[in-house]
Amino acid sequence: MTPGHPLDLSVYLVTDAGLCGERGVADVVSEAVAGGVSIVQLRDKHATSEQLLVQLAELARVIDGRAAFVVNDRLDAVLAARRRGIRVDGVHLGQGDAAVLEARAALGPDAIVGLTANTPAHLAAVAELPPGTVTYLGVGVIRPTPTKLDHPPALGIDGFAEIAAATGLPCVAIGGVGLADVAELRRADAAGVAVVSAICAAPDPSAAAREFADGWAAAAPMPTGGRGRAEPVKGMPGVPRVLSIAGSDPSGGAGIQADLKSISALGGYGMAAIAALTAQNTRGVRSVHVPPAAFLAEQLDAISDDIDIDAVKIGMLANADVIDAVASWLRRVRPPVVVLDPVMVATSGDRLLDLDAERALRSLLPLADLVTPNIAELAVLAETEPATAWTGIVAQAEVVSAGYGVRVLAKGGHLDGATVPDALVDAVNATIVEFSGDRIETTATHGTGCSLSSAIATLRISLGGWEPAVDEARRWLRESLRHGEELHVGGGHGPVHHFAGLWSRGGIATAPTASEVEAAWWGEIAELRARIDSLPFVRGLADGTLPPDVFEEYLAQDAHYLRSYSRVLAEASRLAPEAPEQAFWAACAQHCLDGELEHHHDRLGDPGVDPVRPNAVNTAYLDHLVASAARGGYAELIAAVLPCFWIYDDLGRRLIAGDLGPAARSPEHPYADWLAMYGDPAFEITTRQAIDTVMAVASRSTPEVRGRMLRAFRRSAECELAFFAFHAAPGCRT
Ligand SMILES: Nc1ncnc2c1ncn2[C@@H]1O[C@H](COP(=O)(O)OP(=O)(O)OP(=O)(O)O)[C@@H](O)[C@H]1O
Ligand SMILES: Cc1ncc(CO)c(N)n1
Ligand SMILES: [Mg+2]
Repeated sequence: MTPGHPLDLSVYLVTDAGLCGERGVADVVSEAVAGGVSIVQLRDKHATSEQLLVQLAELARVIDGRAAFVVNDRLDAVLAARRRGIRVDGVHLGQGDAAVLEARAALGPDAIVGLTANTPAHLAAVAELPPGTVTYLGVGVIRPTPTKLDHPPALGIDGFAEIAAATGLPCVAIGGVGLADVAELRRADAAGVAVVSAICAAPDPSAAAREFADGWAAAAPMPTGGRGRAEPVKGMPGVPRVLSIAGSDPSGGAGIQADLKSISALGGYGMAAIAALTAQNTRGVRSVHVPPAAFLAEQLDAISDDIDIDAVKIGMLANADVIDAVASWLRRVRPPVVVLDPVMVATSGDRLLDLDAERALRSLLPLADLVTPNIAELAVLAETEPATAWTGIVAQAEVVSAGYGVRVLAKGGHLDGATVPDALVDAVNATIVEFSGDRIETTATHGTGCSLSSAIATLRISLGGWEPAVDEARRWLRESLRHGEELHVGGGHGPVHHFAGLWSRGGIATAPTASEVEAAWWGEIAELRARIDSLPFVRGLADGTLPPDVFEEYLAQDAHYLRSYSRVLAEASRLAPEAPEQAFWAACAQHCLDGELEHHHDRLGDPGVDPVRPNAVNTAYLDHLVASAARGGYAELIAAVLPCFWIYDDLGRRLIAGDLGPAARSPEHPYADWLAMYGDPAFEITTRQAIDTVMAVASRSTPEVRGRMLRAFRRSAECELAFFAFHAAPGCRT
């Protein structure tokens, strides 16, 4: 948790090394945080102090400020970690663990101290504590759970609601909470849901976490100002009014445009006086136009004559006249916070400042509270050559800080190591605070410097100190860097995604990737698949005991199905927007007739005309497919046809591999041809292509269309189950 940042308990991950398995806890946590976990609790009952410290360092590094981080039970480990500069936000204590008063005293007022409480007696004891001792309560278990064997009797959601109503503290529901409980728990006033196995044991922890985060967001109370709405924090200043004096970047990633986005993303009111116009994009700067300095002075006066300005961020000032105009306005108006980003060279390498302007810029330094040069700019200010090692950079920052009496944030973004350090250097007070993090692999670095400096200016007002402001600005920028490429802006260095965190937390989810949709959909029909596996029909197929008459009735129904299914695939081909997809579905339609249907005829004899009356399940399935095309068009139709590929391919391959019984591996198996057809690698390739085609469409679709696609997909999977089930038991004849 960062100072001044409200604690988000919504999706609370408790780690379990056993369930994380060979992937390791750090990998699972990293993915889970990427998926939307808001707080992580390291729970390891067996680690020694030394092992715990190693784990804390590793987890703090992968969490990277994106989620709050607490440790179960071990106050000693939290204290040891903090002494080494490892970012751990607090502890979670059980009723039997060290006293909460001791933890609060040791960790200070800003730390998180969580407490397990699940009886009226516990609540009464908590009520006796001084206010501010306990940050939240962990209340459970909700349902019986195997991940904590010694748990108390399950409370159920009603029991949870009773406890939550009886305390003023935020309550996290813990113990056996499933995705299906999230909405109801949120309505029961839960501050969050704690999850162990549903994320740690998930094949894709990121997708699992996203499901919980989406489920939580979707259950948000209506915005009527009622319960659960964030109240303004008492004692917090109002919305910071932040002015950017900088150049325009029409491509929106740097300069004024980046400043306004950053200020807004961090909760400020943004204003902008345009000091220069550039013609640039993500690849480079083409030209610069500088309006008369007198006109900039008019803009500045118009603002300060009317508006109380809390903070100013200064960016690209193109020449000495412009710099002088800004200097004289600053001397007159004296805004409380001035952050100067001494823009001289863009990320693209283009110079943005003429030479005598560099000299004039020095005259601005004493008027600033913080200056944020990159490596090249720092060397210009220090009047020396750019340093190549981090220690040299910090030394130059000390020279500049001492020489001009200004704080310097030296930025290591242009170093080429695996980590990117920054240092806040204050020679006047003789302090150096270093910040570090792993380099984020991305091309989206356009405007990082502009975004960082305006974020710091805004946060300096709301958080009240330079160190927390830099810390929080960096955390936000790193999240924005991670998501920049999702914006698909330009072919050069694209912009960062200024609103990545805000949109995903506010429920305006960024689009899921194709593989995330795939994992989610496959998971969505997991239960249906398990039921198919245990059907007498499928078990009889596996061990070869399925009576031939039952199998042949199934084939006759399936032959009828395939004739219509082929037409449905042809309809998908007709509706396909691009030629490759058109060709793919057409090929599938054809294969249905000359591959699968041929097989059926080989066994049953080609009847020439279709003699079979479709059973009710068959009719319902085909009606659903036709209706999907008619109602939802291409997207919904291809989602509806997918289970017929996916479920058969999966089943065929597992049968052939002997996963459902060894008999299916035998060439003597009575239905070996059928098994070979669906276990065939060629069918696997076709199925993969079908999945990829559908997932590409789903991930590009709006959430609304994606939702309809999923429903069509699920309905087809249900029909597949029913189709097999119809032929399950003797006596169930058409
Ligand atoms: N790939 C990256 N991964 C993590 N952090 C980065 C990365 N690139 C830049 N940063 C961070 O972005 C901030 C800006 O750093 P940088 O040194 O790139 O500034 P700059 O050159 O002034 O940027 P600009 O080109 O926008 O003017 C720093 O906090 C730096 O650590
Ligand atoms: C207008 C403007 N200011 C600053 C930068 C630094 O990246 C840029 N590229 N453009
Ligand atoms: Mg810069």
